[in-house]
Amino acid sequence: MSEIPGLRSAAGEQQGRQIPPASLARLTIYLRALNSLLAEGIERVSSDELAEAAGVNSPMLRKDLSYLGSYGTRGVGYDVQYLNSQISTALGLSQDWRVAIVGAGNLGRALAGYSGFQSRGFEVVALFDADQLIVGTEVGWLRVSPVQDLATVLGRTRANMAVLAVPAGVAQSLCDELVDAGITSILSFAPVVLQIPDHVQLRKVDMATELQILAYHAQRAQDPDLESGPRARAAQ
Ligand SMILES: NC(=O)c1ccc[n+]([C@@H]2O[C@H](COP(=O)([O-])OP(=O)(O)OC[C@H]3O[C@@H](n4cnc5c(N)ncnc54)[C@H](O)[C@@H]3O)[C@@H](O)[C@H]2O)c1
Repeated sequence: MSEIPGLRSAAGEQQGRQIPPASLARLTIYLRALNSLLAEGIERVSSDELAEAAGVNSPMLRKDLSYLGSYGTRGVGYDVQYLNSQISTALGLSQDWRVAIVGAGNLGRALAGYSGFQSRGFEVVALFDADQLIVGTEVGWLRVSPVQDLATVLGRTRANMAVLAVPAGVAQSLCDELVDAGITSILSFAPVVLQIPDHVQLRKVDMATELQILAYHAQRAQDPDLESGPRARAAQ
């Protein structure tokens, strides 16, 4: 499975520099903060203000933005509109992302009905299911298509990204069908390891894993003995 290794930075194009995954994740947070500033009509923002809005510290923000070749101007800060378009371009959001969701159960329907994707550059253009009782039903303005028509509907709707919200047992074969139909960006919620060719980007969302990591940290925070490990000792 290929993890997204980070994006090639605009400024570092010649050197082939990649934006590290952690910085990449924070860029999406800066983008959300910048969108809020734009909505409020704010044209300039200092690195301190933007860092605070994004919940990070200023040196980290400046380091992240340096991957885009964006250094702001001392005493003037960043041009909100310009920085917004720089980050959007680096994240590939200047192109239209047309998302197909496979699986119109609890998760698929909730995702299809979520209004927040559109404002962030992702339009849900198709929703599929195999269950005859679900096919033909509507979620917002979308009608659920039969999964047998996957390739045809993907072509007609010009979908270029797909979300798998199906049971684990059918995820691989549907993933293969998506790849055969030309989809190269897939987000999977199915709790299973998927095999994909090298040219396909696959991301997995696993809330259970996230909760387990959270539980690990919560347990350490509650137990002073665990907290007096190497990290705590190093700080002494
Ligand atoms: N990653 C996470 O954090 C997370 C959270 C919740 C659920 N999930 C996973 O997401 C998936 C969906 O969860 P859900 O709660 O929506 O389940 P669900 O049972 O409500 O929905 C699954 C849908 O997939 C459809 N389906 C089954 N076979 C299909 C096929 N061959 N082609 C097309 N559609 C098909 C079913 O008819 C059903 O409508 C599951 O694999 C679940 O384990 C992951």
